Amino acid sequence: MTQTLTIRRPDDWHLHLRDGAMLRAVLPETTRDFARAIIMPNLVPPVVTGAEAAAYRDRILAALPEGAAFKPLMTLYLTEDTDADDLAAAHASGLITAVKLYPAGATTNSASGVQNFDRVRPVLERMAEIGCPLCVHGEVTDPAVDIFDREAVFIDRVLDPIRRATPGLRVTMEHLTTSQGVDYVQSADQGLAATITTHHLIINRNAILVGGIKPHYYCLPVAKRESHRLALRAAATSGDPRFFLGTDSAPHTDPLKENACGCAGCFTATNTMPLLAHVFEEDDALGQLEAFASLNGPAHYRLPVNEATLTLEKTDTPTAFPAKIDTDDGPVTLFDPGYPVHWRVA
Ligand SMILES: NC(=O)N[C@@H](CC(=O)O)C(=O)O
Ligand SMILES: [Zn+2]
Ligand SMILES: [Zn+2]
Repeated sequence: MTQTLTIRRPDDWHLHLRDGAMLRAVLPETTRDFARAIIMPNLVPPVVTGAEAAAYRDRILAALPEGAAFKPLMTLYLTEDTDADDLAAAHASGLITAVKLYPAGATTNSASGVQNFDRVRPVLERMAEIGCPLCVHGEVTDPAVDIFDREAVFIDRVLDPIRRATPGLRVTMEHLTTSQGVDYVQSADQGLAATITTHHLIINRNAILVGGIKPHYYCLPVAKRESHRLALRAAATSGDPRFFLGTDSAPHTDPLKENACGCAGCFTATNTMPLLAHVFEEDDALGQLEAFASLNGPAHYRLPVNEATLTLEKTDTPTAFPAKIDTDDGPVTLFDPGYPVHWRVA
């Protein structure tokens, strides 16, 4: 017997496509199921100016598979030297959808990020004025703060002060990993939302550390203890419009993951929709999957929902996902939930 679920075509509100050979290899994994994605700007060097975003968008469009209907939603990487006029022009022309704040050193390719948050205040004020949303990697980089506490501390030390100082600024907390994050988002009646990744709904920190170190489960913010995963699951499956899907699918080649200093990032573009169907079904919330993956994100970004649809089907045989995607840079291991999944995209 086959069970099916048809939803409006989903969007991915947090995606790493990289560039060059990696871009060409991973882009079809997203365009197969998703209509749009917020494209993260943490290339080396980062996408800082409107001109750089336009050039990157053109490289993405040139790499699109034949016939793919996919719109990359571009972002700028906020630095202490960001030119507010250039940003405003890129936003006004529709070139960019949002601006991304990385605390310097917080994650992969964040060296050019912000060290002194006071120095970006004028740009944030301009963004509030023109209605350009801010996406935030919410972790402090203070070496004295435990890595498992860095999101919660960021909310108190950095994010809440920024939001109070910049009323009207619309913020997306990216890849939420803690119950404190869930509580903070729920405490705001406007201007704050959060993306939640596929993998943070599935793994807790044991996946990384029990029975040997598992580099393919290492990402930032690092997965937390089980109570946090359960809080994320409850938020994602609740239908609350402030929570929506951002896969944070972040490809690194196997040699860079399986390394004495392995890169952070889980690659989930290929199997996200079947995994989400599994997760939502497990929580008796299949009826909320469309809100999480296809409705809440467009509402936050003030964009129309997709007219096209996506059908998921559940079959008796487990779905066979590839273990790895081949790229000309090397293999990229696909996120493995650790259990069989019977859902697939029809
Ligand atoms: N999430 C990750 O672990 N890695 C991302 C960066 C990021 O989103 O923080 C990457 O670019 O590889
Ligand atoms: Zn991040
Ligand atoms: Zn990311």
